[in-house]
Amino acid sequence: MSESIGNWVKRDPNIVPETITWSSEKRVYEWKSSYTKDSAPSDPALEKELFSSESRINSGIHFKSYAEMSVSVKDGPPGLTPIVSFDDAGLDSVVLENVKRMEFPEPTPIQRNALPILMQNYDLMACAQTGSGKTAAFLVPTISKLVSKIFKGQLATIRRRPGQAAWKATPLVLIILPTRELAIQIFEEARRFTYMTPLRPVVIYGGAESRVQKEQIQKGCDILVATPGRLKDMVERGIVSLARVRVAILDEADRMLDMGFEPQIRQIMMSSDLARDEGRQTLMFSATFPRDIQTLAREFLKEDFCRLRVGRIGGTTSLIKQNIIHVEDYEKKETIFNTLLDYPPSRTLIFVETKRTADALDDFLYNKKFPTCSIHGDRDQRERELALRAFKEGKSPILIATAVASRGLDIKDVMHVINYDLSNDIDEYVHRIGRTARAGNPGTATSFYNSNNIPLAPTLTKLLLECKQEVPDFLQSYISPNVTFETDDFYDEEAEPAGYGANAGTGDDPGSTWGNQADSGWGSNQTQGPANDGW
Ligand SMILES: Nc1ncnc2c1ncn2[C@@H]1O[C@H](COP(=O)(O)OP(=O)(O)OP(=O)(O)O)[C@@H](O)[C@H]1O
Repeated sequence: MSESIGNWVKRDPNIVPETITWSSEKRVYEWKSSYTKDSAPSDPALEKELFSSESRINSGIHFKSYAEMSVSVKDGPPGLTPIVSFDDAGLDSVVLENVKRMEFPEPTPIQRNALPILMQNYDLMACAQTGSGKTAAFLVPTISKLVSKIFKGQLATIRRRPGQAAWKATPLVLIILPTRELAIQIFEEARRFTYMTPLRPVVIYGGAESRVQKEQIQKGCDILVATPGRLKDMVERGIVSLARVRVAILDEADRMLDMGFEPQIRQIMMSSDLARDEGRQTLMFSATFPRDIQTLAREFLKEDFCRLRVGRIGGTTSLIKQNIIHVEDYEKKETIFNTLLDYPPSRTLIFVETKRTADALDDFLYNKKFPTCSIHGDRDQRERELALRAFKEGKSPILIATAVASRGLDIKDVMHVINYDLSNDIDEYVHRIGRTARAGNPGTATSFYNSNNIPLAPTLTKLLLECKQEVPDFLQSYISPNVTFETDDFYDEEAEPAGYGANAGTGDDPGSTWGNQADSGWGSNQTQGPANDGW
């Protein structure tokens, strides 16, 4: 009997090694105090690991289409001129060199506009489509500004002296994210842009050994990438002080501030420990921004914060071919089996609603000889890291996931996203399908729709029309005769309340995943904060 099915190749059996190197232990450029900007040596092995084209997404054939998106900037610097090339952005030459190593052909619209805004120290709330380069939009200017100051002797990085007992790390940049996987990914990106600079990035997240993360922090921590629970823990244990933070960044800010995380974020952002002088910059980025969350977010920003929007808030990219097919629950297994065989084997991400379904579907497909693995919040962190690595490395090119993987993950060559269970939250749908078609590459999203998804039908139909996608027969009745594709802007207090999509993701919707709490990274030793709902 064949070990594989269709054209799929059998799963690599070596996905579970004896020991695991935590992602937080990955090597960063080690700057020595004797180095200067001109004398710092390169590290060829690290450079290869960080910048080789296998390790990152190459921009795709549709990259130029980003330029067609409408851009709106409110309350930004007077006379703002978007950059045309990274060379115009006034970046420190070492950071610019790292951008060049990434082989970005040109800045994306969010980068064109965010770079000059952030170089001028504005607080910012920014929204742009999935996969359009928001991470570099906040990391590059932030790292460049600090590196320039350090090279000019205007700012110091503080390190623990050998044998020094009472020492707290004092990061200059704090980046908070809703999930462990996302924190690891942003750390990876920070490793790239800080290459050959004195800034040392560190990542901390729940589920992995605190001791290992503490050791990394104690080697020096200038950029701290963290999930909220582990951050609070490290601050409370006196390992980290936020007193020197110059730039605080909330990525996936809407998720961070939704019902599950608001208290923790409020506690961190409002804590007396966090530097609150006028010099601190606060940035929020996401592809979606429900209006009630925008209102909340304002509390953390300076009064004159800038709003930057590319395309419609909550919109998606037309680079994704969206198929919606009618599948009753009892037909789903047969349909997924056939769907996987209908497409050429390629990296495929399958979203399900519950951990139970994730396990059951993984067993079903694995027994049918498909090369699957799965990730959800009941898996321990070791299993989660191994599953994601096996998927990224192609050892297990079909990954079954709960919403823990819906946001932000940037994985090369994900050609197909399948919503085995559709979420009834349009923002969640946008984030999930956004795992494909990144950086101008094409991709397909197939969603199994049935009567359980009626609450999603109106917004989904409108999204399909907006992206010029085929509307299936069973959704035709949801096409409004007066449909308009208004560009939803950031909420303006004086403007009309709630329009299209305004309620998306508020948790009001009974089927919404927003009522759940994402995997905060609250370690198992946490006694405070949201119970991990098991994402
Ligand atoms: N200017 C650029 N040119 C080419 N590729 C780019 C550019 N900027 C970023 N990228 C690449 O595009 C991919 C997507 O970027 P990123 O992960 O920042 O997207 P995002 O907007 O944060 O998406 P999401 O909302 O899903 O988190 C990354 O692999 C990144 O390296």
